[in-house]
Order: sequence, then structure tokens, then C-alpha cells
Amino acid sequence: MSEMIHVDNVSKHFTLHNQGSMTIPVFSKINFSLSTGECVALTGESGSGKSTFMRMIYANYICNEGEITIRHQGQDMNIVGADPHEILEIRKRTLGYVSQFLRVIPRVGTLDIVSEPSIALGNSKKDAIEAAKALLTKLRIPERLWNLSPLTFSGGEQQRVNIARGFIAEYPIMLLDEPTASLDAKNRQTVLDLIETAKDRGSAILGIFHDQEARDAVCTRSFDVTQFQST
Ligand SMILES: Nc1ncnc2c1ncn2[C@@H]1O[C@H](COP(=O)(O)OP(=O)(O)OP(=O)(O)O)[C@@H](O)[C@H]1O
Repeated sequence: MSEMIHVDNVSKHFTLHNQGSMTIPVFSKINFSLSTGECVALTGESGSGKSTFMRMIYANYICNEGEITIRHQGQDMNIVGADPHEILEIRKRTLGYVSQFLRVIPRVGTLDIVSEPSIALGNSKKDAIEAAKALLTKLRIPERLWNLSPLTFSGGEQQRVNIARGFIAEYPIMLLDEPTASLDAKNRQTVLDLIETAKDRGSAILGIFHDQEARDAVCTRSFDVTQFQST
């Protein structure tokens, strides 16, 4: 196993500039490490900072202190303070993120949305579309929907499109925010199988799973963020 993410003494608070600069403390000096082939569940009660932690690793939120090192193309990169171009490159090749909600450009069809990360990696459009079709079939998205924008799809369909888009590029590191939240039993099992396959090929996975059974099925260990909560 080799280390893919190293979080070193990271602290985070939010400052609410439009509410008298009030400060909301979240973490103090959090330390964490994630290696290839692991699937780690972030745990802690609602509001303890699981999503915040994940967004800091994805560089959506800044850290107030500490370093987050990502293994990218054989090099250790500190994502805290990386320039936007480096962050985009890390996201393109190394760090996948499946959020709970689909955020897409209106009027772009589902096949194009799902195949886009694979094309960005340099695969041919034909191969990427074939891979997208295979994933959408596996995730039971009916073929009649493939050319439509997913914005009008049901919650569960949108989540599955998000998952297909997240898994197509076979990222070395994957961040999963409640990947099974609005799915029925069959689709939930399909997503768990995709996670198992990703683990087997050596992806390092960090997830938030409120679904305890899903967590027990795929996670190799848990990491409780409450232990680093600041007050
Ligand atoms: N953008 C933001 N601006 C201000 N405060 C925020 C922001 N995002 C999160 N917080 C605060 O940080 C704390 C942690 O929130 P976070 O969403 O990370 O928790 P969580 O453990 O993921 O919760 P849940 O399980 O309910 O999704 C909360 O007190 C929340 O209000």
C-alpha cells in the first residue's frame, strides 16, 4: 500500500463576513492518511465536519493551517496553496469527487456528461462514449434517457449519472459523498460493486456513508472527525 493523501495538522474555521465576522470553528490540527486499496468511512455526527473535511481535500475550501499532500503522477503535491491550474490538473488525473448532487450545464446530454472526464484524459470520443454506455447500462439508466439532459431526471437517476461520471475515469483517489443515499437495493449493490472494483485496482477511497450496511460492506476502516473538533 502506498500513501495517496496525507493530512498534516490541518485546522479549519469559517468566518461569516456578512454576519458580523462571526467565526465557526470546525477542526483543530487534524491528521489523516489514506493509502491505495483502502476505503475509509468518515464518521461523526451531523454537523461535525465530514463534508467540510472532504471539500478541503478537494480544495473547494481553504485550510486555515496545515498541509494536505496528494500523490499526483508520482509526485507529492501540497493542495493547500496550489495554484488553480495545478488543482484542475490534479482533479483531472488523480482526484475524483462524487458529490450528492448533480451539477451540470443545462442542455448537455447524459452521454456527453458521463464521457467528458474520460475524453479529458485523452481517450477517444468513441471509446469514452462506449465506456459511458456500459456504465449507464450497469447503473440501469434507460437508453431512451441517454441523449437527454439529466436535469429533469429523478433524484436517484441523477445520482446514478453522477456516479457514472465519477467512476468512468478510474481515478487513483476517489471522494464519495453519500454515494448510495437515494438508491434502491439493486442500484445500491451496483454502486458497492463499483467501489469494490475500484479498491481492487488500487484506488484510494474516502467516503461519507450514512447507510451503515453500505459502510460495513465496502469500508476497510472508519475515521471519526469528532476527535479533532474544535470548540
Ligand atoms: N460554507 C460554509 N460556511 C459557513 N459554515 C459552514 C459552511 N460549510 C459548513 N459549515 C459549518 O461547518 C460545520 C460542519 O459542517 P459539515 O457540513 O462539514 O458537517 P457534516 O458532518 O458533513 O454534516 P452532515 O452529516 O449533516 O452532512 C457546521 O457547523 C456547518 O454549519
